[in-house]
Amino acid sequence: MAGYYPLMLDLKGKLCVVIGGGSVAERKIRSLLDADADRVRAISPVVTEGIEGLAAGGSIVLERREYLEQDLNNASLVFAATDDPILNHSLAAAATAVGALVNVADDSHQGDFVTPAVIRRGDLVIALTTGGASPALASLIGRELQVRYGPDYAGKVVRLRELREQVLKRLSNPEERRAVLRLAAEELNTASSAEPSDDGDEEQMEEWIRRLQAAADRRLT
Ligand SMILES: C[C@@]1(CC(=O)O)c2cc3[nH]c(cc4nc(cc5[nH]c(cc(n2)[C@H]1CCC(=O)O)[C@@](C)(CC(=O)O)[C@@H]5CCC(=O)O)C(CC(=O)O)=C4CCC(=O)O)c(CCC(=O)O)c3CC(=O)O
Ligand SMILES: NC(=O)C1=CN([C@@H]2O[C@H](COP(=O)(O)OP(=O)(O)OC[C@H]3O[C@@H](n4cnc5c(N)ncnc54)[C@H](O)[C@@H]3O)[C@@H](O)[C@H]2O)C=CC1
Repeated sequence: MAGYYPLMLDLKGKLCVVIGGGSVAERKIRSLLDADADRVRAISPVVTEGIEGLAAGGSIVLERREYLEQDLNNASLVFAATDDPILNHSLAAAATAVGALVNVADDSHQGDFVTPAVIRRGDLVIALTTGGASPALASLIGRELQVRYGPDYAGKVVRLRELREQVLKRLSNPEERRAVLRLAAEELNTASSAEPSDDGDEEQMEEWIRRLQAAADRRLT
């Protein structure tokens, strides 16, 4: 067991190399693309139809052959996802030697990181792990969170971002700012939130800020 440090990586411009082409490799590739990774390279003599499609569509670069040592040059992230445990093991060492972080599909202890179950709602990203204790439980809890935090959360987060930009510009008292932003988050986090529905409608935004300020003043006094 490792005490994993969770973080959210921006993968734009970073080379991600996936060795292997089975269903596990495909899942890792799809999760990279979901995160807008724009330099994904897969290496495997045999690949799933899904991986083939992603390569044909230009989303990834596919090398249909066995792994070669130079494949890891310049990589930031490496995924060892072959069905050959000895190769996966040596990939962990090779990745470390070139300064890349590595995920080892068949033995997480050999790698630097594990991949979490992920729920995406626009800018809201929820990632969770059991640290390898039970991938099935991670998946199950992920499904529960998908129900609790439905697709409407993408829009809610957009509105909160717009509100926050305005509030940071206009309210100079940090205590009031924090109270307003917390109240707005509380409001939108309820199922039947009455947030402004019309994106970019200035009057509605004004009205919302006024209402939040009044509620914040009541809370602060
Ligand atoms: C350690 C880790 C390393 C890593 O891959 O980073 C790892 C390792 C292994 N998984 C195995 C099996 C399964 N993996 C899944 C599913 C997922 N596995 C994922 C992550 C991880 N899997 C990392 C930590 C996970 C954590 O604990 O939090 C998820 C969350 C994310 C993703 O991969 O995208 C994704 C769910 C995505 C979603 O649904 O949202 C299912 C469920 C299913 O298929 O229905 C099963 C079958 C049921 C079961 O075994 O529980 C095996 C045994 C293989 C064998 O039997 O030989 C190993 C190898 C080992 O244990 O050493
Ligand atoms: N981490 C996870 O979530 C899970 C991990 N696993 C483990 O992950 C591994 C892979 O599982 P699957 O994708 O189901 O296997 P698979 O048998 O479907 O695919 C293996 C892939 O490895 C490729 N490969 C083999 N030798 C290679 C080489 N020298 N160079 C490049 N590619 C090579 C093959 O071409 C094939 O595409 C297994 O060891 C399995 O135990 C299994 C389930 C879940």
